[in-house]
Amino acid sequence: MLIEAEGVSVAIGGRPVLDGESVRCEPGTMTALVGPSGSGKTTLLHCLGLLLPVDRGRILIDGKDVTRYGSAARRRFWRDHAAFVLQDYGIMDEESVAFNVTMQSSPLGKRATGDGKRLARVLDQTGLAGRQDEAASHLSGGEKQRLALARASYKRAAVVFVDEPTASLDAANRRKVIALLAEFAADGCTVIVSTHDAEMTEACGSRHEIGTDDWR
Ligand SMILES: Nc1ncnc2c1ncn2[C@@H]1O[C@H](COP(=O)(O)OP(=O)(O)OP(=O)(O)O)[C@@H](O)[C@H]1O
Repeated sequence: MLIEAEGVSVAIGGRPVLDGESVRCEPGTMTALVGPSGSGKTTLLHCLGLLLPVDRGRILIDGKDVTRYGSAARRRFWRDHAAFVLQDYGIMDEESVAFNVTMQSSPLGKRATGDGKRLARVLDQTGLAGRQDEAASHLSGGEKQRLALARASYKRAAVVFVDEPTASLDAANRRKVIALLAEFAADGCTVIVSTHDAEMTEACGSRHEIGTDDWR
């Protein structure tokens, strides 16, 4: 899925945060949103994921203007096409690891029955093999982040939105996360990453610096 922002401006609490940002995120590519702390990387990521409305400009999905999508259409996009690995990871602590991985891939209102083989594969990919029956509350911060990545992988989402995936990880885990996101992109996924990390940025095929027209 091609995800684009065109001249997007956003003010929060009356203060301009984004001013005319344009970025094009291609399928099969990792796009890094980069810039100093507070520059608006997370805000732009949220706008591209239809989590935050824009004041000016447009958001396009496969060339279609979705800027004014209502809540039902946005929910459909999130359910059918998107996965999010955001700062709070969206983990349900009291549920098991397996439930957290499969929950967004089951029909609304139904408990996941799941595909055991695929579950085992994504847990293995994210270093959580054998832990499917543990409560998610037992996991560390870094493990919860990997759980959120396992969920995105299990869902085989067309677009994955990732906020600071390598912050607070050690070098070995940072490399694993980068490799996993690269694998998503190699499978044709549109991977959009807000990041400070030079290694993460280096791995991205495309890079957009907030506050400039610089993207390649
Ligand atoms: N809910 C909010 N209420 C008030 N201000 C906000 C809110 N969300 C973001 N901001 C402000 O918008 C600006 C951009 O924030 P954002 O989180 O997008 O930056 P960032 O580039 O992702 O920063 P960091 O690298 O530190 O995570 C900041 O100045 C922040 O204080």
